[in-house]
Amino acid sequence: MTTTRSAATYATAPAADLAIETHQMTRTFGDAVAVDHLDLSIPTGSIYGFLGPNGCGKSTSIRMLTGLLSPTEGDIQVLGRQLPQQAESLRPHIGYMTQKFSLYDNLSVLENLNFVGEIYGFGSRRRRARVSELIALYELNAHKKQMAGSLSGGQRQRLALAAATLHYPDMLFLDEPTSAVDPENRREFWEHLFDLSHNGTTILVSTHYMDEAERCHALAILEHGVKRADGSPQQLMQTMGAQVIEVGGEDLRELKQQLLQHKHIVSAAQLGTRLRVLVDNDVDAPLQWLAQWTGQRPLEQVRPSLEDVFVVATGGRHVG
Ligand SMILES: Nc1ncnc2c1ncn2[C@@H]1O[C@H](COP(=O)(O)OP(=O)(O)OP(=O)(O)O)[C@@H](O)[C@H]1O
Repeated sequence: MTTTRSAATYATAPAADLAIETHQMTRTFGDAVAVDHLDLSIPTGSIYGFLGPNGCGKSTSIRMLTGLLSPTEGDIQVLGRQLPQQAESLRPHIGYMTQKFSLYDNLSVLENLNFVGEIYGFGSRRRRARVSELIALYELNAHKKQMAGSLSGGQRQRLALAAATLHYPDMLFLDEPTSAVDPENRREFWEHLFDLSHNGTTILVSTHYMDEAERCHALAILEHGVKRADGSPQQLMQTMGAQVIEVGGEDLRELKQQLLQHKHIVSAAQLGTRLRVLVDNDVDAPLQWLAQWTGQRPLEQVRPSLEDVFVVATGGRHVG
């Protein structure tokens, strides 16, 4: 199967405008390489995504970028600080929302936020004002006396975001922030992220959802700790090394197996009544070429999606 590396480059900002810059960032655990020589250049104020399957190194990368975990090799600069050496001075400037809900289930919304305010050394007046502001902003007013453990998934995410941003961090790390929320709450959550970005906060978000990755200004596709491609979603879709053809008709399961035998077919995946086929760029006229194998079936060349980019970048191994 053909593996094409789509390598749109994104690093156009001068170094001073980069919130994150890494060179060959690597982390091993014993013999296993979790993050493999990762180069990142993330402009200040942007929303940058790590897209990849479970175990591809997203959380390990974030832990190194927050200064919580030391790299085995490589250079890391976050907000102008060298990590892990200057992790202590970085801490007040970053917010971190981990995969697991990290607040106290048996404290109310109000108590949780007050507690976080105390940790950050807010005096009582300033704390009260900031907590009220966040409760209004994240629409938690009706729930402020409710125990965090009894909130819905969407409310918990909003509370976690309020807590992670209480101290006005310049940089926000979100590790799979919406894996427990429905699409509507995810959309609302992202509106809040765009507000934060608009106000200058740089956001790094890890996800395995394509729709979430598509909202990022730019993203890196990770596989086995390696960056397979990076760029804005548009750049990635335009420079993808394959062409997308949808095939209709009967017996698509059988057709899929036949098509996958051809070396120029990167992947074939069924979407309802159509088969979405990725043909590599070595084929000049993909419709005519594919028609040889598909006979009289309707064929249509369509625009690539981010999922197609992901499939091509990872050699088609994650979608069957
Ligand atoms: N403390 C550790 N000790 C040993 N191996 C680890 C450790 N932390 C992570 N790994 C391994 O490193 C690899 C990358 O893990 P990581 O958690 O960064 O992936 P991920 O992309 O965030 O996946 P997930 O979404 O499932 O958390 C995995 O193979 C994982 O088992």
